[in-house]
Amino acid sequence: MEPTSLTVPFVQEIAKEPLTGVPERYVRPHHERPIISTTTPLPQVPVIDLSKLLSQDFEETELENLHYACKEWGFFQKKFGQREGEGVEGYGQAFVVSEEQKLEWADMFFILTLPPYLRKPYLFPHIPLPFRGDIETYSAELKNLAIQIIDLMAKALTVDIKEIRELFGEGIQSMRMNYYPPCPQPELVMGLNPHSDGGGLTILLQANEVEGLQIKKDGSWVPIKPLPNAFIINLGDMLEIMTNGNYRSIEHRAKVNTERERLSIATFYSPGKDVIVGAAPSLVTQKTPAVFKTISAGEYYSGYLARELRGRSYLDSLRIQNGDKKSC
Ligand SMILES: O=C(O)CCC(=O)C(=O)O
Ligand SMILES: [Fe+2]
Repeated sequence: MEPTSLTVPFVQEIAKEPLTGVPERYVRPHHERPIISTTTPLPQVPVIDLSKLLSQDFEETELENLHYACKEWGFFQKKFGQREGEGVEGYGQAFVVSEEQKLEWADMFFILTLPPYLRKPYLFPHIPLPFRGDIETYSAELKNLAIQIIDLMAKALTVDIKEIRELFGEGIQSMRMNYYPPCPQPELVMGLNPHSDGGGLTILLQANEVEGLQIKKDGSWVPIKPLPNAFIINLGDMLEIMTNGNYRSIEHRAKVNTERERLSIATFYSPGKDVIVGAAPSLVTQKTPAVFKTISAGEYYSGYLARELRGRSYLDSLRIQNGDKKSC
């Protein structure tokens, strides 16, 4: 498929213009709290307006309310914002675990896409068209692509494809759309802190082709230039566990710049929450003992999200010391 055939009106729309005159109470805590520890005050991150977009998809009866609500950031918060007790899904920020934490110079819209019965009823069905349809098509295509890539990895390790497929179970897919506004002092902030993805395979689209992604290679940060019509494939922690450390999950981060906003869309394909994840049985031998403890995928995701992003430290906490054949 052609990655550029993806239309991202939603993300582009939200990125376009800051909302002016937003009542103080609707400015998300992210913007109220200090983002960096510096004595130089920085302007706020622009607040993003989704109101125009939302008005496309509403019944006439709702329009009156909408007319009023749309003027205010609070409407979007209510409709798509992350909700207490509902995890990271929705619009907001991931990995905010304490008031003191240094926050990232980015907003995101995170949504579980497949299987459909796991979608949040207050979220997915309300995404305006045509964007909702685009997500449907895109997520189906990307699930197929992810499975093909994972099958090829299994083949490369001479592991029966079925072994790895079983470890994914039904497989869940989620998407994270990242919006990084320009920052007047980019050297003082981080768009996304260094981390490895917690799931299986990530297919990343650098949506507006602005540079910012960096990966850690041999101890140094290497920029990954966006290429037109190209995806970036990142391996997540789950695949490192399943392949018994033969494939490493990659540490990466996102930088921001002064001039241009940046948009990226990460699509994660991961084992379902109930799956017990461990190394594919045929990769564990006397000579190659298990490198990681087994863990339920659900438990791993909860632990992963409950921490600030910090390199590959969460995966490392599962390492079996004696079996550590590939120490970092
Ligand atoms: O914005 C990027 O290029 C990276 C995004 C990312 O690493 C993520 O969403 O997990
Ligand atoms: Fe990532």
